[in-house]
Amino acid sequence: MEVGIIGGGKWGQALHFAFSKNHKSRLYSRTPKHIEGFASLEEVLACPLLVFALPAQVVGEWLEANFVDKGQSILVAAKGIDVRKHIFLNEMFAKHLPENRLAFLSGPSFAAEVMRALPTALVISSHNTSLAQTYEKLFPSFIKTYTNDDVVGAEVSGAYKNVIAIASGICDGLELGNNARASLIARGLVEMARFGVHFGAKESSFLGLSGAGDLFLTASSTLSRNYRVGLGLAHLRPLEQILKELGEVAEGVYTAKAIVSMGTKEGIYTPIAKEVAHMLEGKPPLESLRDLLSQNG
Ligand SMILES: NC(=O)c1ccc[n+]([C@@H]2O[C@H](COP(=O)([O-])OP(=O)(O)OC[C@H]3O[C@@H](n4cnc5c(N)ncnc54)[C@H](O)[C@@H]3O)[C@@H](O)[C@H]2O)c1
Ligand SMILES: O=P(O)(O)OC[C@H](O)CO
Repeated sequence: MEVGIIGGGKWGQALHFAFSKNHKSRLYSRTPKHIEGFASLEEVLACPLLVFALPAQVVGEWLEANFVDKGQSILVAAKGIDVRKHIFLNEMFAKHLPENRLAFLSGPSFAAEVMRALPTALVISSHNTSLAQTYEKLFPSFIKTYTNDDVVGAEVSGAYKNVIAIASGICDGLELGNNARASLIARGLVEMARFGVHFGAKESSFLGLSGAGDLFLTASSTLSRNYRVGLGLAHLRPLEQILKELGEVAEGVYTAKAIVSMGTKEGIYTPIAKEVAHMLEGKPPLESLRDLLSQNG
């Protein structure tokens, strides 16, 4: 099979590496990469199976400027909620192609470990089961895939876990201990599920790879860009400097604000996301911690 990947960042390159094991994979990036299979945007868009691996916050503008519907299907590999429009990625893509040509990738997956062909398990969610199964065939044997139809559950899991990961990095940066981090992650899972179920997600999705799996991974490792943002905030470093040194996207920085806006509008209790958004705007972490611990949710 032939696949075209849009986005040559860490995740696009990792998926390109994985797909190239058994299939013809082409990768497009706005900054040319000297890797086998690098192709023009036109060549990539000519592939019937596409994978979108750009940051969530550029989805809208990128699709408007570049996407031409020629009957392709898209596997969305980005994780985030648009901070300007406060809508899910499936809603952004649905403006350009029908839901039966859309699938969403989620689960615990550091690009760096995929590049080392380490065992990984992922979820492909789509309202079109046949499409999900088609995308499954692209993955090599070191990546175990599961499919389901809970698109919202996959999206909310992948997006929200980044926000909890920032909180976890703050917790560890403040040296609050393992008890505190475990409690934070557990309550973060409850908060993610509450938010997702409100928008139609299946609660069970949050107990699986998309939710708990990706949350445990991201909230407990310095391989996570979002976790590292939290460490920096705990040490009172300016967010601009943290992101500059990171040099890669940390989706939770933007998704936190989107969640708080959506939660406020819908009346959903999102205490951790709320405090993360406050800390991203400069609220002292210890003050946030005090407010979080005094909440009676
Ligand atoms: N890195 C991982 O381990 C990993 C794993 C799973 C999912 N993801 C998700 O994949 C998405 C991409 O993450 P990443 O790790 O590849 O990020 P990255 O920071 O490594 O790369 C982002 C890429 O997007 C490009 N880009 C940014 N703005 C653009 C624009 N307006 N137009 C065109 N290109 C633009 C950058 O040049 C860069 O190549 C994110 O949503 C992330 O959450 C990442
Ligand atoms: O580095 P992060 O925090 O964006 O996490 C990467 C992946 O989403 C982990 O599943």
